[in-house]
Amino acid sequence: MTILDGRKTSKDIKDEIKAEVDKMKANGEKVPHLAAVIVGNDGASLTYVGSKVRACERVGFQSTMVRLSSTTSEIELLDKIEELNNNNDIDGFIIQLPLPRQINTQKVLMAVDPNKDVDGFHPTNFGKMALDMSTFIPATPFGILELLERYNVETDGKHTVIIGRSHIVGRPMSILMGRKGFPGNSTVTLTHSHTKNITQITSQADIIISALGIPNFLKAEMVKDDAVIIDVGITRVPDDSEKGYHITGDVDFENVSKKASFITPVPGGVGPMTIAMLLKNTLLAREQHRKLRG
Ligand SMILES: Nc1nc(=O)c2c([nH]1)NC[C@@H]1CN(c3ccc(C(=O)N[C@@H](CCC(=O)O)C(=O)O)cc3)C=[N+]21
Repeated sequence: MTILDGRKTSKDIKDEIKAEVDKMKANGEKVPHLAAVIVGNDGASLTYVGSKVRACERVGFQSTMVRLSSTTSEIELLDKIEELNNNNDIDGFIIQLPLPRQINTQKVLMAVDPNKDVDGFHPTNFGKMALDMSTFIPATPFGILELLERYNVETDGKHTVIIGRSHIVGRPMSILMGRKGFPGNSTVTLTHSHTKNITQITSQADIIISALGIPNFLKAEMVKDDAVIIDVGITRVPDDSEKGYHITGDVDFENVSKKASFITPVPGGVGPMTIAMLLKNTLLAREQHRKLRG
């Protein structure tokens, strides 16, 4: 059994990005600038955005965090997005999800300039991805592909079962694993809350990608020997530690890892990869922006 070490791999990627930024600096070029908009005070969201800002600093990017109150109206957020779209100093930005109830998420994501949409959530970029055109691939799916690639995990002709059809993980992952090339060429089954007899399906999977958010959902009995297990779940479980919680994935790691050929841990698996790939997309956005507008 091999652990797919997201912490180490994300560090390697960040080192590679830093080397690119150092070259830009040596040439007197502008460095990539990422902005993150966060609406409200959700603890997990603030933690993630904080990690993104710190990661920017580590690789030498410029970063801006835009904090808006939980009572922000849709119009106010759309105005802020317009400002970021028009700000020539910003190469890419993200709107941290989830948004408060008064705001229509789809409307907001449609307002982001596709050229600055480093999350890859705009319909134009999602469509390009589905049509195999070059674009920003959403960071979590991109991070999973990168892990499979760097560990040389065989995906060709394999049966990949995805649990969860969210717009940011399950749905894009189902498209990406079925694409031509490596990692890809998989036969994909997308399962969700209306799926019947899920154990029968997961038991046949060569690769399982679980993005559900239910701790310990995937048990050893649901997995065949030598399966590849990708755990995208991150649930905060309260405890009496100093932080007051620890995070748990969807997979019963202790038992499933005994059967798996490759497995991602939580924490230290897909999560850190998400951040590294956001930086990669921002580097790409900077390069495109430079060609377009200098
Ligand atoms: N517009 C937008 N883009 C996102 O990419 C986005 C989002 N909204 N909303 C929420 C999800 C979640 N997400 C994570 C990023 C890093 C970790 C991460 O670094 N996790 C660490 C542990 C972090 C902890 O201790 O809580 C780990 O798994 O080892 C987790 C989750 C990005 N998301």
